[in-house]
Amino acid sequence: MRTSLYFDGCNLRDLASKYGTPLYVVSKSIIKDRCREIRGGFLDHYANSRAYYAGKAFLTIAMCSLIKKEGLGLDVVSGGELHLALKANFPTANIVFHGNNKLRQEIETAIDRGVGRIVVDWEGELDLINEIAPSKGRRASVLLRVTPEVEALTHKYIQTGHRGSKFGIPLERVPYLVEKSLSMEHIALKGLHFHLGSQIEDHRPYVQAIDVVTELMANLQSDKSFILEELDIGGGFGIAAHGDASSKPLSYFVDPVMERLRARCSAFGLPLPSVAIEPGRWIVGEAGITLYTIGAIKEIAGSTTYVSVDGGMADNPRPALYGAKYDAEVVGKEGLPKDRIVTVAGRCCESGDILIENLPVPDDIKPGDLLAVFNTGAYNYSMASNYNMLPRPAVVFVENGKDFLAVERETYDDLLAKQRSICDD
Ligand SMILES: Cc1ncc(COP(=O)(O)O)c(C=O)c1O
Ligand SMILES: N[C@@H](CCCC[NH3+])C(=O)O
Repeated sequence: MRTSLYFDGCNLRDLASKYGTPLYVVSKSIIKDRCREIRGGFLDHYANSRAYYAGKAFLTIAMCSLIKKEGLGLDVVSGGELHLALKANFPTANIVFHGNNKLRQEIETAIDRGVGRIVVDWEGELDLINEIAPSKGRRASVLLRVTPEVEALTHKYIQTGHRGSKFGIPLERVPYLVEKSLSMEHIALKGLHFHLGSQIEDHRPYVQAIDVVTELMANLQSDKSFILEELDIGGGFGIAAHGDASSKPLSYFVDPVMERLRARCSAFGLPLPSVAIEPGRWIVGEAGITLYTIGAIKEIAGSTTYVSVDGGMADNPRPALYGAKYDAEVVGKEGLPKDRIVTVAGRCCESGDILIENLPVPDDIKPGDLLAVFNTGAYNYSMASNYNMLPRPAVVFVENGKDFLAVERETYDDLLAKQRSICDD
């Protein structure tokens, strides 16, 4: 499916002519394959398990509908994501609501609309939920997010499970908060949650976290008589960073976790909880390509050759933020020898707006060529900005040779839509 000219049966040159560039192209077939793998390898395999797609990776109304159709739940992290899910008629019972500082109004909407699980991140949130729930005539089902003190090997900015993380409840506070939750009339405490971070390529930190959490579960059972029904192990499953390396299957991540959980529960005499996962990037990362048109090509003798494209850090801030690596091909020239090493630069007014360093390209690369950057499905569109007043690109879904416009390209007027003049001139 991954050639530089065709993607999910669609000719990339045709897509660029039809929709312009930069353009996010998202393969429905890849997303469906990943969802199928989640159903076959996890949901159908482990009793009572649940899978929530982490919408922060890439969320549009079309994506939400696709996830619904594929039978997954949805992880939202803000009122905005929840609003989108509601607009897409996503079943609210299958939504899990996250956030380290949820706003009162967001919690009100979540409870009012019957969001399935609220993942509590701090004590004050419990009080707020317990106060709001009766006014909505509901009892809120919650999980407590625990910081398991496991440091996963990934970029520092996307680690979340280490001690000192801004996310989650420090381990030593969990027993107190469990007791408090159990005493609250309008709270139904279902279990615990942890999330170690993102783009984690090793399953061992997950297994380590299971050791920590099962010990906690054993203590909670003996000291607080709390029997945990659900354990949500978050997401973070990494994809191949770039190149032709293929990503690890879901089983690589979940099977060792499930095996360890079983062993530890049986050793501690604990009933096996139902387990939930929240993958984002693993579902959508490789399903996305960004198409750019090449413009300026600047060869600096003895230094660098810059190939500039018509997008950059505004549509993909990840290289600038995390030093993320991407791979790309000049569309239609994939068969040619790649004798030139170039740096792909964006067009933002920042020296750090570099998308790819040391990319081998064919010698005859020229302005007007199309560049396809691979694996941009996750955290590109969702993190895009209008820096330098650049309109966000369109998003096109493709499947078996058919294309569907999911998000229109922004116009210059869209960028001004909320602005007001405050002077007479
Ligand atoms: C609570 C939670 N769940 C799931 C995810 C999804 O992460 P990823 O896209 O790496 O799978 C995130 C993001 O890191 C998260 O914060
Ligand atoms: N935005 C990050 C992932 C963060 C995941 C959410 N906690 C990235 O692009 O890799």
